[in-house]
Amino acid sequence: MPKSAFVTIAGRTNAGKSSLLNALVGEKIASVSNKPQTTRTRITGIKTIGDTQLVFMDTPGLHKPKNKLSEHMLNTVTESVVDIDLLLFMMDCTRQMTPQEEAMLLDCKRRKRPVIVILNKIDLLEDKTRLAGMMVGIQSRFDPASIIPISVTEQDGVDLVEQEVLSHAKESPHFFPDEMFTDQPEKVIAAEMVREQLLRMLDDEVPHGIAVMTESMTEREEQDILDISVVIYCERESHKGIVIGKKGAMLKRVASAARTSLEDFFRIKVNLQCWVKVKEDWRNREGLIRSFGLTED
Ligand SMILES: Nc1nc2c(ncn2[C@@H]2O[C@H](COP(=O)(O)OP(=O)(O)OP(=O)(O)O)[C@@H](O)[C@H]2O)c(=O)[nH]1
Repeated sequence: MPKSAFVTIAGRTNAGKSSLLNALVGEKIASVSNKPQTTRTRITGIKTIGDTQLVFMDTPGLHKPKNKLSEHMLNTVTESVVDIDLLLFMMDCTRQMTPQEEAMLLDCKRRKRPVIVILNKIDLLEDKTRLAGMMVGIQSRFDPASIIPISVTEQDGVDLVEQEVLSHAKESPHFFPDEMFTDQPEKVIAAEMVREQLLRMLDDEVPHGIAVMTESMTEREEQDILDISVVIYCERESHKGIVIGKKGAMLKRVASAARTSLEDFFRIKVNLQCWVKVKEDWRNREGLIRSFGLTED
């Protein structure tokens, strides 16, 4: 009998949610960077193991909303935990719990939603004996189904998360083809790979005001080359200059790193063109947020 489980991954920004999604699915479908709020929308990753299909939804990190885009991102999180089989609640074990984290865990307890608490980044914890105390505290306050300490970067404990999630699957038909690993359109994945490099290479303020859209994506017949053209939208003219860099140096670095990720992902040679444009203050303009595909619906 086929089984499936719908699993939402939520938690504070930068806890490692996208990293865990990629590790669980075994493909790099979600952007990872050390900047908060890397993930802006819900990203679905799918893994079928034997007769069981696991459908994971990565969500934007919990944070204080600062503009209209932030509000949409937090709505995405709230909507994602309404109708799920299981919540993977991702925490950074090196940081204090925030009031938003507490509120979400208490809400799940009150509604009797099954939650697995993941204590990530244990590789950074100097005194590992502290873990036991943390686990006892979380168990007694929030009563989750289980608590699993892991390190995604060291691939330590990710298999335990998978086993635990499998044990929550219920009899049900599969909702996606078994070989599918994401429902993200290829154009969105391509744009996200460029945005990921911008987040990694630029200083804090600039990349958060950036949106990337893929304009075209075509495979050259009989040449095994994928031509991808993306537009990078900045909030200000001065940011455009920073993105392009001296004599185009920054844009070249970004494009070159993004091309490598794209070639790994699509397993074909990629010709990537990046254009930079300005859309003043787009993060506060509903129409633009919508046209960039960053709303909840
Ligand atoms: N040391 C260490 N770093 C980690 C671990 N897991 C993730 N990271 C790093 O933490 C940073 C944030 O990871 P992401 O996966 O982007 O985190 P996120 O929770 O999806 O972040 P948002 O999209 O901002 O909500 C990246 O620099 C990761 O490389 C871990 O187990 N150990």
